[in-house]
Amino acid sequence: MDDVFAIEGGHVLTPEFDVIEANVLVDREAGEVIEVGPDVTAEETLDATDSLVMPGLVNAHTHVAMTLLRGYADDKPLDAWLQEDIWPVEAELTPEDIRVGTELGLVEFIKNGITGFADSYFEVGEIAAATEQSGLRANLCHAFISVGKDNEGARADAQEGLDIAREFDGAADGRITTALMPHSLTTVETEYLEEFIPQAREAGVPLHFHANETQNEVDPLVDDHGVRPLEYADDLGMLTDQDFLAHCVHVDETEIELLAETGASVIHCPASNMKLASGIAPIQEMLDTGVNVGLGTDGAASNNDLDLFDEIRDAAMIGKLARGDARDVAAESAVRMATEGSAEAIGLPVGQIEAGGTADIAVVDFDAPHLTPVHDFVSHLAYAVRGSDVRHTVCDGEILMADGEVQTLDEAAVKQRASEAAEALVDRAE
Ligand SMILES: CSC[C@H]1O[C@@H](n2cnc3c(O)ncnc32)[C@H](O)[C@@H]1O
Ligand SMILES: [Zn+2]
Repeated sequence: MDDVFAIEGGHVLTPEFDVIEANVLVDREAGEVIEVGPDVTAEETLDATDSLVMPGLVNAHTHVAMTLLRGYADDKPLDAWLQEDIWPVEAELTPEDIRVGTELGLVEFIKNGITGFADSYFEVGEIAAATEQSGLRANLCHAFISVGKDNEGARADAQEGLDIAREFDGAADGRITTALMPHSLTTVETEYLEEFIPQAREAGVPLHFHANETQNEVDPLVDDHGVRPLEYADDLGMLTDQDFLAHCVHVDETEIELLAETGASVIHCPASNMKLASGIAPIQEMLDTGVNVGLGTDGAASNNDLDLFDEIRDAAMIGKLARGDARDVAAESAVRMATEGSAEAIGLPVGQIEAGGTADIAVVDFDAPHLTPVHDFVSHLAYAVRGSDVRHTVCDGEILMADGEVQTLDEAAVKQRASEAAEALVDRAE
């Protein structure tokens, strides 16, 4: 196998968001783009005729193994959905279920041009092993909860989160990094945050947590602590430029300013927020105030797919509805959120195609009726492209999908095993 290959014959989305006719020369070993230019070539090529070569998308908040619960419980608000359906069935999950559910989600990511993701779930060893095999890049963590547990159980769960963050950081040749995840500001009590956040800081581990997702979560916290949730989080040292907060739907002006001041990122999950009727996040206000915003699908049980192009479109659409202003969350902003915004949020060194940059790339085929004519490539990326338009996916210089064929996982076998595991799981839970 050659050390280099060229993605040839297409257009390239530059860091400035210009679209140029160029080839991209990739160094497999270094996992880097060597050169972007009209004449660069190599013996081995990936054809990009009629296609746009763009940075791989980064899904900055997901629970990838929840593919097994896709379509299991719909049409309920967050609390009822979790308590009546999701948590009871998750109690029956085995490590093997999590492995196969993760593999299914990773196949879906690769097919949709996603090259990096941030995951929070359980059995992180299984998720890390599947991630290593897939060739993708990820930030992983074990989510811990204290409510409903005795002190010993709560501390053990949080300790597991910290141990896992230490164990898997740098795994898969550095493609895996880690975070500490207190599930949310209401499902982990103050004493455990006070004990474990400083330990994460000492270990240099960033925080990833659900925040201000529903009004039902915000109200009791304000009642109990007398401050807004993100002020409470800041008092506990939970907002730094390493940290990323999923959802942030119900945030006020003070909280948006706090996010901008501390440099903590927000991961916007518009499909999940709509499906669970959680609310509309004030994304344009965040962008205007200088908050870094990334995009996430959340789990497949609240989406119900893992196509980040849907999130780009949803973010742009609902962003306009939020203030009744069609200029808000414009196409370029939404695409930047799914690439460099997400990458910055979760600490991945990706998000732009340039010489010397990481070779995390999606090649999108524009030769389709729903993408004709092409007045503006970026407009199509935001409003018309679907994940199924992705033709090739490259991560860290490795070709993970060529002409729609996933190279690192066996798609047919993964689908079969996942269907069987999901059926057995639901039988056990009922
Ligand atoms: C953080 S993984 C652990 C836990 O979180 C649950 N979960 C899935 N989606 C959401 C969401 O939108 N808000 C809060 N919690 C969520 C998941 O089912 C796991 O139990
Ligand atoms: Zn979530």
